[in-house]
Amino acid sequence: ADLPNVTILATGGTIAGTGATSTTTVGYTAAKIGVEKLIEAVPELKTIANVKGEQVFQIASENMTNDYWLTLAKRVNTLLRQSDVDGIVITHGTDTIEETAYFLNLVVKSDKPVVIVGAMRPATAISADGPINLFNAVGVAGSKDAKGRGVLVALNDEIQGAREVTKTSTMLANTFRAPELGNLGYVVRGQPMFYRASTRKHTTATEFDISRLDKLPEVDIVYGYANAKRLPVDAFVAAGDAGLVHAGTGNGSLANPVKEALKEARAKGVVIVRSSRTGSGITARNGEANDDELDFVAADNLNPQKARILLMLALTRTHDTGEIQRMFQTY
Ligand SMILES: NC(=O)C[C@H](N)C(=O)O
Repeated sequence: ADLPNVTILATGGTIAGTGATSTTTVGYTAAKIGVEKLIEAVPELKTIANVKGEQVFQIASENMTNDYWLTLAKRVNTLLRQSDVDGIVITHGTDTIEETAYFLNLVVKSDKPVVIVGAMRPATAISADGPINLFNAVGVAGSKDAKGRGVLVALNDEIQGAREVTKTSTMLANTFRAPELGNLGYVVRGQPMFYRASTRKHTTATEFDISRLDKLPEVDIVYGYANAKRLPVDAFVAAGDAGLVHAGTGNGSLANPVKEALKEARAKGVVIVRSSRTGSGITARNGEANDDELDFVAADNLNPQKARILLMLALTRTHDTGEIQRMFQTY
C-alpha cells in the first residue's frame, strides 16, 4: 500500500517486439506485444510499485509523428494532474526515444518523474534487455529522487537527461549516451542514484503549452555533405515549411548553393536554424556563418533532430528570430 503508483504508457518499439527465434536480434518485428503482457512478464514490478498499464498507440518508433507526440503529451499531463499517479513510464522504440524525450521535456507541466524506456533486443530474444530496463524505469518513476529532473531516459542501468541523450549505436545495449556530457546517474536494484542534473529549463519552467494545439508547425531537416545541392531546401520551402534545420558539416558550415537557398527561404519568412551533423559540441552563433547578417538562428549544442523539436515549439509562440535564438540558449 505504501508503494508509489506508476502508470506505464506503452507506445510500441522493440521492447514490445517479437522475433522468429530466440536468437533473432535483427529482423524481428517491433510493436507486437500489448502493455498487459509487458507488465505480466515482469512480476517483480509489484514489489516496487502499484503499476497500471495503458496502450496509447502501438508503433515502431521510426513511425513517430508530431500528432502522436501531441496525443502522448496530453495524456501524460492529464495523468500527472491526478493525485493517484506518482510517476509515469513510457515504453518506446529506441530509434526516436531521444526526440520524444526532448519534446516531453519541453511540454510536460509537472515535476513528477516521467521516464522513457526501450530495449535493443526484442522480448523473445535470449538475454532480452526489456524486462530489466522496465523494472529499473518503474523504480526511477516511483522515486522521489527523480522529481524535478526533467524527462529521463533509463536503459542499461543508466539514467540520461532528455536534452542531451542520443542513440549512438545501431545495435549495442549501451547505445544511449550524452556525448561529452555524460549520464545523470545509474539504477541499482530499481533505485536511482543521481550524480548530475541537466541545467537547462524544462517541464514546468518552459513557456510552451500544447494543451490547445492539435497540430505543430511544419519543420524539416536538410543534411549537409560534400556535393550538397539546394534541391531539398527548395522542395521543403515549396511544400510550405515554416522552419528548416540544417544539419551542417562541422560547426554548422553551409555549402554555397545550400546557403543561397536558405537565404532565399529566410527572405520568404522561413526560420532557419543551423545545427551540426557531428554529434557533439556547440554550433556557435556567427561562427561558420554570419547569423546576424543572414538572420539565422544557431542551435547551441542541440543535435538536428532536437533542434527541429525546439524550433517547432518556438514557432507556436513567435516568428521573431531574436526570441527564437533566446529559446535556443534557454532550453
Ligand atoms: N530498438 C528499437 O526499439 C528499434 C525500433 N526500430 C524502434 O525504434 O521502434
